[in-house]
Amino acid sequence: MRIEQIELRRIELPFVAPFETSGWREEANHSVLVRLFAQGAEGWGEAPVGVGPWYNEETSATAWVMLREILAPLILQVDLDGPEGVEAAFARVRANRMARSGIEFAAWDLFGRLRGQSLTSMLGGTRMSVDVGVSVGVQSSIEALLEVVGAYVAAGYQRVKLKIKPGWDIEPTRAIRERWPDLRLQVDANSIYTLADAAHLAQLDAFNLLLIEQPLAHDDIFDHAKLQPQLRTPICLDESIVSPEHARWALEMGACGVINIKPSRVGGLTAARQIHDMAQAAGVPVWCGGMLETGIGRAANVALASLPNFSLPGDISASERYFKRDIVTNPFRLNPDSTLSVPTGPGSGAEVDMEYLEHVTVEKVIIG
Ligand SMILES: CSCC[C@@H](NC(=O)CCC(=O)O)C(=O)O
Ligand SMILES: [Mg+2]
Repeated sequence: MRIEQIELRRIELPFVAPFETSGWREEANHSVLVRLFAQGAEGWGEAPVGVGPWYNEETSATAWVMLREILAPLILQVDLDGPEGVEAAFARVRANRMARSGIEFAAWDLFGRLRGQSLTSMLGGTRMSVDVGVSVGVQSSIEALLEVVGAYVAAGYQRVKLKIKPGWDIEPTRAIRERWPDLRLQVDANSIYTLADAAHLAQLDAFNLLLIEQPLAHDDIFDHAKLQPQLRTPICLDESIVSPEHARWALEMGACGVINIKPSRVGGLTAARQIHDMAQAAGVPVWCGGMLETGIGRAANVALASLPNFSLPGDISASERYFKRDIVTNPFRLNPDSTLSVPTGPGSGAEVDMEYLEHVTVEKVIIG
């Protein structure tokens, strides 16, 4: 099947509150959205890039150019038998995986809608609902942190992730653990530490954490393998795992005990499923990370998280955690058991709110 036309949109959708990591701050969703048209149907995908190259090398500007100049023209030339064909079509494209994933997600959605098949069933999902948690940014004080976490726990979240950095790590984590002794708790450093901090990080072992996410460099696996034996708590890799090959290296080197799979980080759902399968074969649990996506990217994450080895709660919070109003007419809501329900309609199940999307679109182009 040939894609007949492609619509790209850059959006600006403000968050209900700024989101601060160990190294930068996000105020709004700056994703590039992809809409594919074929045989009277359409599929939507989200490249969840930020405004700066702080999480990975991509930005909304790089993804916009890459999609408009290279990826969209390329995929219009390809005969697709199914969504897995997109990964193969982009095999010679280096990096730029979030941009690539925008088209790849849209192809999965498009084929699902054409076939009348849900994304979860196309991927091999086995769950009707997926365990989720909430990621909490760096706060101005421990009192503020207790208030923010208290509100999320009251809202029903049963797993909390804290962003940490030097000077905001041991004490905030201790405060949350002491206030909620049984809460499922984990931390994410976004690559701010070095091997020299091993003894400092080992203090986190006292707090019965599920995992310590990406303590070392964003493109490192080797030093994480040297750090893991110095910690009792499992290391979880996020930024370091950009492909199935990286996952194999990490698993063979014992660099992590858990993997955070973000389909956008690895170029799409095809690679994400491969990593899921490799980790499952190695007896390593995975969970679905988040990039502050709109309901379009969120639907892809929820479908992926329905696969059997996603055994830890994901960073796939309800839409209202991020946006006052989402760009879909069916935003995800948190179930009382800290889960999101997996859409069962054709494709991703996301229904785009075109009127509001128009309102938050800062740039649009049609290709083909
Ligand atoms: C801009 S922060 C995005 C990357 C970060 N994501 C989260 O912390 C989860 C954000 C979300 O709830 O989508 C991570 O490193 O895991
Ligand atoms: Mg992370």
